[in-house]
Amino acid sequence: MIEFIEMTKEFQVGTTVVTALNNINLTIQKGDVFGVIGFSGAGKSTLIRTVNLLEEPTSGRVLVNGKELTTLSKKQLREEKKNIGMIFQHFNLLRSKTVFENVAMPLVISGVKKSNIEGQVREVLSFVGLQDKAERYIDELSGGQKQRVGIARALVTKPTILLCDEATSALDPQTTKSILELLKRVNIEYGITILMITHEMEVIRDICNRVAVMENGKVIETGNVLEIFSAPQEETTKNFVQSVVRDDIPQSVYEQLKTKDRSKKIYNLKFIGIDVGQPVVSQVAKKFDVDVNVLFGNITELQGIPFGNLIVELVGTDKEIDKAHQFIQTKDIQIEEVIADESELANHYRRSARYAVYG
Ligand SMILES: Nc1ncnc2c1ncn2[C@@H]1O[C@H](COP(=O)(O)OP(=O)(O)OP(=O)(O)O)[C@@H](O)[C@H]1O
Repeated sequence: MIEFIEMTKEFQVGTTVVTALNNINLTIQKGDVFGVIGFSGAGKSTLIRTVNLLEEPTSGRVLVNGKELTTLSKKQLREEKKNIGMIFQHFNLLRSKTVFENVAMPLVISGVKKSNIEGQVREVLSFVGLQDKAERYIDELSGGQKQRVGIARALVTKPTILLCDEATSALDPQTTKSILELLKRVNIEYGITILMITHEMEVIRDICNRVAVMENGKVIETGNVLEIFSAPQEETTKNFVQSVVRDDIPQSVYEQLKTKDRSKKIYNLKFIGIDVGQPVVSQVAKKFDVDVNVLFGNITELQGIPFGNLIVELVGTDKEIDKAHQFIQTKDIQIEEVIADESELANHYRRSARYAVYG
């Protein structure tokens, strides 16, 4: 468990003070895969580095498994730090040493007997799938393999907490996926609490159960990943969510609305964790005198739970469409009529422009 309590971190730069973290209150529970997301400069790196005292808080407290590291003696601190593994964006491995030697390093430094080192290193190398690469040098490995070495090195002291500093940012999407799967195994099989910082919402979507969004040194929103994805409150959070789950109304749907055909209504159906899509759509078509056309669908998965939206057009009399609308509501599906007023259109174009900027 990690607790940040009214924690502030300032840097003195010449004559000015930079407030990197401003009164952070956050709790990471044991067993969490907790993601911290924010744009560059939000304070993420500084935050994660206060956990193992790579940065010392200016005020407030950081408790790791109930202990405030700044109050410990050097010896106690060395012991506690074994509890906290860390992996980095650029791996931070020693190129002049082999995979085995890199992974063994934390044990060598803390004075573990040579005879005990061998077994522990082989065990973690096997866990990360590099048992056959022990004698290779770092430069002979791919980026994904290097990060596996980083993970093995972090695990070899049997920590209870793993800090991940943009651990997949230097990797291609396929390798990112395999490293995230490995981290999920670290969490489940070793029961290790993971705190990761990232600027990629895909990472949060794929493995985190909780998330905090940071901006200008503050946590602006935090919660369960499903909650945050389904009902983001802050503009920055909405932007991050939209970067992976686009639930805005496509241009083609707005074009349809311009026809102003009164026998048609367009609805946006939002699904969270229920039998997505087709069964409800076909039930509506069977039960009511309406035609249902699916105009657009975007369903993804969050922690194994279907999540996303479907835009449908209902064609029929007002009365039948109302009945269908009410029926859909009984299915716990969030349903909103899509109306093409001027502000919706303006919003739409603003959002499109924003996506263009984010690529
Ligand atoms: N050692 C330092 N000295 C002075 N200012 C610093 C130092 N480290 C961080 N900062 C400042 O603190 C703020 C937060 O930086 P931080 O690196 O924590 O953000 P970040 O969200 O991790 O960004 P990035 O993703 O670009 O690393 C920034 O304004 C940064 O310039």
